[in-house]
Amino acid sequence: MNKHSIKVPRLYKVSALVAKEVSEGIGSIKSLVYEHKKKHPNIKAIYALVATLFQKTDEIETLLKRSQLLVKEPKLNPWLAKILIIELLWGKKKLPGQSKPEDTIRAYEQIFKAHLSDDSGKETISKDCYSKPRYVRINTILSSLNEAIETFRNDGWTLVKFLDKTDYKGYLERIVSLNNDEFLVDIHVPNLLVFPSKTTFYNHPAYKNGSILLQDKASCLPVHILDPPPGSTVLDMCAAPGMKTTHLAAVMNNQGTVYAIERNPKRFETLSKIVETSGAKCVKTYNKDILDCFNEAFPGVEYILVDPSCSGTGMVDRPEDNEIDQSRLRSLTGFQIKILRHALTKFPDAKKVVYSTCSVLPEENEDVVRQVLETNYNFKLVPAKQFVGESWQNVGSSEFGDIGKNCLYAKPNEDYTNGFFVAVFERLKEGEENQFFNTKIFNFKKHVQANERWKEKKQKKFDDQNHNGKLDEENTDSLKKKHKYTNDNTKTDISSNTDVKEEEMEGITNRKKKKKKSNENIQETPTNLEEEYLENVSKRAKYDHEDDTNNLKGSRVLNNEKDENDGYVQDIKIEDDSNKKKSKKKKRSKENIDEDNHTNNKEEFTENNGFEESSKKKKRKHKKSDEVDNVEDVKNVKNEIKNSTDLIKTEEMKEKYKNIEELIGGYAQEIKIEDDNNKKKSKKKKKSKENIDEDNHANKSNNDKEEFMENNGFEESSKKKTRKHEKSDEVDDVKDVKEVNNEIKNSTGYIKTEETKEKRKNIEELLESNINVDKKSKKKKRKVTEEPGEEEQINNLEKHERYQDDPDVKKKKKKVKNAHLDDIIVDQSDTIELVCSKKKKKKKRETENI
Ligand SMILES: C[S@@+](CC[C@H](N)C(=O)[O-])C[C@H]1O[C@@H](n2cnc3c(N)ncnc32)[C@H](O)[C@@H]1O
Repeated sequence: MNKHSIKVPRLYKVSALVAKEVSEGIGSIKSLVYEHKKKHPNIKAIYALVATLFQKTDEIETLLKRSQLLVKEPKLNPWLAKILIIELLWGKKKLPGQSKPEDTIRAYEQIFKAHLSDDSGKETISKDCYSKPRYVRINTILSSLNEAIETFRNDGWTLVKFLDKTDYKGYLERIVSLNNDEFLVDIHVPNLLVFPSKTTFYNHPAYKNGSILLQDKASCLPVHILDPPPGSTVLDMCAAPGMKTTHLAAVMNNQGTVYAIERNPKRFETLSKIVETSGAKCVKTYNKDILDCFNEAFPGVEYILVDPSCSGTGMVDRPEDNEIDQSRLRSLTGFQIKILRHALTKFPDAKKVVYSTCSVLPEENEDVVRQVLETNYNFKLVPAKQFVGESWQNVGSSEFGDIGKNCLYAKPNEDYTNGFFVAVFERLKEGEENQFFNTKIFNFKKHVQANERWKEKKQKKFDDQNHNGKLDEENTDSLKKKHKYTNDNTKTDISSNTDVKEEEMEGITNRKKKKKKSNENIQETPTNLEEEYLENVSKRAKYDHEDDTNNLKGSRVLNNEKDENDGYVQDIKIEDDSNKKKSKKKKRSKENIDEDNHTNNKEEFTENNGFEESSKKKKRKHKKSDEVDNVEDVKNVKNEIKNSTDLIKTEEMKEKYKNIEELIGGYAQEIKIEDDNNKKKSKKKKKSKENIDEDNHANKSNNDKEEFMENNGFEESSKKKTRKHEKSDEVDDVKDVKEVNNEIKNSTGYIKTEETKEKRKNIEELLESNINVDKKSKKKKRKVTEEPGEEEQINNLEKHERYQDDPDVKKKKKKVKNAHLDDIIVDQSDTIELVCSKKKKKKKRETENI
């Protein structure tokens, strides 16, 4: 059984809740134990656990601090952790359960015991849990490093000189051994001083006048790494409270422009104050949502800092009950991906972008970088280490391969800073490429996009119809359902997850309103497509997550240890899962055709796209035109792929086709093939006419054969010159069959009515009678056949798919497949014409005779 599915015993959960409420002053242990009696009846055991916890508060706090349990295990609920430690170290049961939190706490047993038996007392701080030093950044706009050092010396501090920038280890040791009156200059970040921990400067005049800022070293890394030169144009996407904004201004010598954007009005006030105090004149602050900011209003941006809201799990002093649940994490990562994509796609002059978080969770870091890089063809990830020196130790997780290697981490226990993450992107120069770009996902995006456009059109149509009062009661009801679905669908957008903070929610709602308003006017640019893709992927992630949580098990989740309910949904998983689902549906759809030809394929398709099934049959007429539009979209996607320069006409291409076909449930494919055949036929008709003029004595059978072969991609043979038979009959015959085909094509679904069923049956009969003729003609054909190109072969195989349900064709296909690939090249539509032509001629002759 999956460990992650084993639940923490309720006894511990309720005890943790009671302890938390006691700590918040909600009530006494006794009253709260009784209040929560319904949740767990064993009040005696709960009381004992909570009471022991409060008796042992000092020990527990020391253990947590020394073991760094909550830093290393950021997902652990702090109160539950404390209760479990109590049970493990002082309880009778000794924590026998198998749930993940219990496993985690048990894994620390020896560490806890070692710390408890440590005689050196609470004041001793081992290197393992060394408190981070006090970092002071000199605001070089108002002061200078030398001035600041002089000031501190005058205050009685002693400067320790540590000059070897390559000796990071020696530097860290020196920090640990700083005396209470010593300070030194940091070896990585210029103008940063390091003081012993617990030093306070809040009342220092230099702090009050803005000459120094109390900023953690890790938080200085992003700007140090972005390093915009004086005079440049910089965008600080998430600016408040403004530590990095003012750092930017300082690094730029207060020359150039820093656009500092902050959405939250209160935080914007703080930002404005800090910027003002710092004397950063080159900063322009905006109380805006960054996702509403584009190149037009912020032209010439060359450097971008993306420092979005995050879980804060890297903050050493974070509040202990700052628990990150999965839905919050999902909404954060959704937002982080969106904002990073915005930076990389909306500012054409941007040449360097730094993404940073104070989170230690790979979901918010390496995985965000991965997802963004997979669909970006303008930027590459560059090794962040080069900007801080090779002696820097901590990089991203090896689980993410080269992405991990190129990213940078600061870690509390090793770098004596807050936990922090930095990734650096640079615009691709000519001939360079983003090695993490993933064509499969990029192409998948196009499908999602077509799908979304179709849904939007449907929604618009519904709105229009509703607005015009055209709907009768019945339709209104069923469409209401759909409408409801679409609204729910919007709700499930990752960015609008219920757990998004209020201020984030506000921004999202405003954006959505605006987006809805301007939706119809928006021209589709590549960047819009990118954004759309992100939204669509998010939606799909959510559909899949909600529809079929169990499927997560089979997904390619990078962190294998993750709980399936973690909701850590990957793009690729979405693709896999939806493929699986679609092919299942496709299969079902085919079965349904056999069972009941009135079952509408379109319905299946609609269902596949998330619309409710009920009462659709009544409204088929409303759907038909949309459906055709959608088919057009999918056709376009396929054509785009076909025409794209990276088209590889081999297995990869087949794979692409397969993916899309599976995704669309094979529906659009049918129409596309028919369409292709029609194109061919009109070509053929044209050629036939030309030939009639050329040579009225050409031989018909030879001509048919040649025509057929030409249309199937064979080289024009010299036999064309010796054509002898008459063409006019053939033209008529072709026309007849074409009409039948066209009628089928024009019928708004595939085999939807008895009529079309009948037509198909006729064609099948014709096909059947053709098989014998075909066998003969094939023998002849083989003699003059040249092996077709791979693309042609695939095309022809595709054509075959159209008749895959026909038993005779199946039989035939199997037979010829085994023989030789040449044999597969049989275009059924052409052979139908051949048979029609013969039959008609025969009939004509008979009539004449009569
Ligand atoms: C991690 S903090 C930034 C810290 C800041 N860079 C600094 O160093 O002082 C993230 C900030 O982004 C803001 N924010 C979140 N979403 C935003 C959006 N869509 N547009 C602009 N600001 C946003 C939050 O209100 C928050 O103040």
